[in-house]
Amino acid sequence: MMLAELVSTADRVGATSSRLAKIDALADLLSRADPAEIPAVMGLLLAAPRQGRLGVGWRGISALDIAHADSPTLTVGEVDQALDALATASGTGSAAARSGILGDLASRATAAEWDFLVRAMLGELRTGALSGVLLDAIARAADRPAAVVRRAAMLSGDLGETARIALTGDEGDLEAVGLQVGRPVLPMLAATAATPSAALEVTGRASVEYKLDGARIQVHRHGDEVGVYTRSLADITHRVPEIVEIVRALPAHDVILDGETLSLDEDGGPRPFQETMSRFGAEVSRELVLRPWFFDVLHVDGRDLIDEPLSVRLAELERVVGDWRIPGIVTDDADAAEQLSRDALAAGHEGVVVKAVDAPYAAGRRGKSWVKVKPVLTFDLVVLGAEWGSGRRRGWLSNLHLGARDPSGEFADADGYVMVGKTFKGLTDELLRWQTAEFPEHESHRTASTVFLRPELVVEIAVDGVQRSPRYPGGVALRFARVKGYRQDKSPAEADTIQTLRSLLRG
Ligand SMILES: Nc1ncnc2c1ncn2[C@@H]1O[C@H](COP(=O)(O)OP(=O)(O)OP(=O)(O)O)[C@@H](O)[C@H]1O
Repeated sequence: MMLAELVSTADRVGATSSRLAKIDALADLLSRADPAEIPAVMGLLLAAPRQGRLGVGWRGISALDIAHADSPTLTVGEVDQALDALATASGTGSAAARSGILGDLASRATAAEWDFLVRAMLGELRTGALSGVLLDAIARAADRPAAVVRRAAMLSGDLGETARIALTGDEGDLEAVGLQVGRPVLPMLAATAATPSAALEVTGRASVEYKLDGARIQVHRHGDEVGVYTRSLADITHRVPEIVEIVRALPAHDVILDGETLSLDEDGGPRPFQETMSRFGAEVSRELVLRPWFFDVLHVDGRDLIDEPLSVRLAELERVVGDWRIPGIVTDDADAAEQLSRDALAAGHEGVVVKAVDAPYAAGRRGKSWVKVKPVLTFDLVVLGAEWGSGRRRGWLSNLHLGARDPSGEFADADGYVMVGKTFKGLTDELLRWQTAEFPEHESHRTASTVFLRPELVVEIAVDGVQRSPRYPGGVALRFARVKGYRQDKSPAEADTIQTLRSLLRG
């Protein structure tokens, strides 16, 4: 397939706000692709699989001064190969190899194709909204029920592979996509409630568990082989040898576990989230010992458990992980749930998660079966810009412009971001230094006072609440916002939405 065909479809999808028109255009594109090209087509549309591994930054791209081709000749397959070569270039001479590959692509692409490729390479395509639309497009092109396609995508964690199976596989192949030890699945997510009692009203009888403020981990074990994955399915096995050792000692040959990891201080209290995350970053800043707390089990020794009710999974969890289980109780009593929440907070944890005991494990879904309750409200927002500081902060990028996601396109264009406030509170010198060095890599344009960023960085903000505000386009602003830290485990597509913020407005 020609790249130009894909680019013009992507343009049409970007230009319409009609979900149906998007699905039509994408389904049409997928049905025209050669079976062997489908993963490459999906990879380009989603831009996600290689994102962050390309080693391409805005500076490298804007430094290229190359005349583009007048007419399209590039195929999707050629571009896919070039991006693979970029992702795998490493070691001495890799910078030169990279700019060679980029220069070659830039000269063979037309201006419109290059514009698309740059956005794909920098991860600017709005993949969050697109993946839902693409699921429906795959279902349409393959003439299969959307629910079957969605299940296969969640369990394989791979939309490109799901598209290939749906469009080229035999009858029953999609249904046969199941859990596989060693292949991470998208984690189940939680809705929010104001109090444990309100959460219990939603779930009915529930497992009420401590909510630890660490990092989500999914652990796969097959004999001595152990894999540890983050919330976004990145493989962090080699960074957490102490967790691998613990899992190897568990009484199960094959197992998939879901949990949280965190490190504790000398008194047994939790260390801040940012310290836990420092174990996963490019530079390991400090040697902290992590430990896991498991709260779910998806598979044990040949038996898939995701469709079993939580009560069955918890019994298996108890048997397999013993003391590595997260503290919690099963109850339908509001007082008992409130007491557990007080205990969790007293021990320095974030709150509780209340989980319906009769619910299956809904991979990749934020449903009502899991409900989190945190007394300190926090939102994960996207940094849209930063103002230069004054006084002691002179020379540093400081006051952040914060945006919530708008998947419905009610206040921004579809899956754009709506500004909800600004803050410089909570920024440590270390964060100021980091921002000032990092932000230019994400810059879209600047004025004398402000550097505006492409929506690529997610920051966690604590607030005292939200209030109505005519100043901001979403009609809502943050109250007393302060920075907790950057959420490097989250992509902008996972940021909180303007609809969530508005739902918290009183009256
Ligand atoms: N007992 C628990 N059960 C489930 N998740 C837990 C538990 N303890 C801590 N967590 C963490 O809380 C998160 C649940 O909230 P949610 O699904 O909304 O994810 P999130 O968007 O990362 O939320 P948050 O920023 O509040 O942690 C999980 O992703 C997990 O990392």
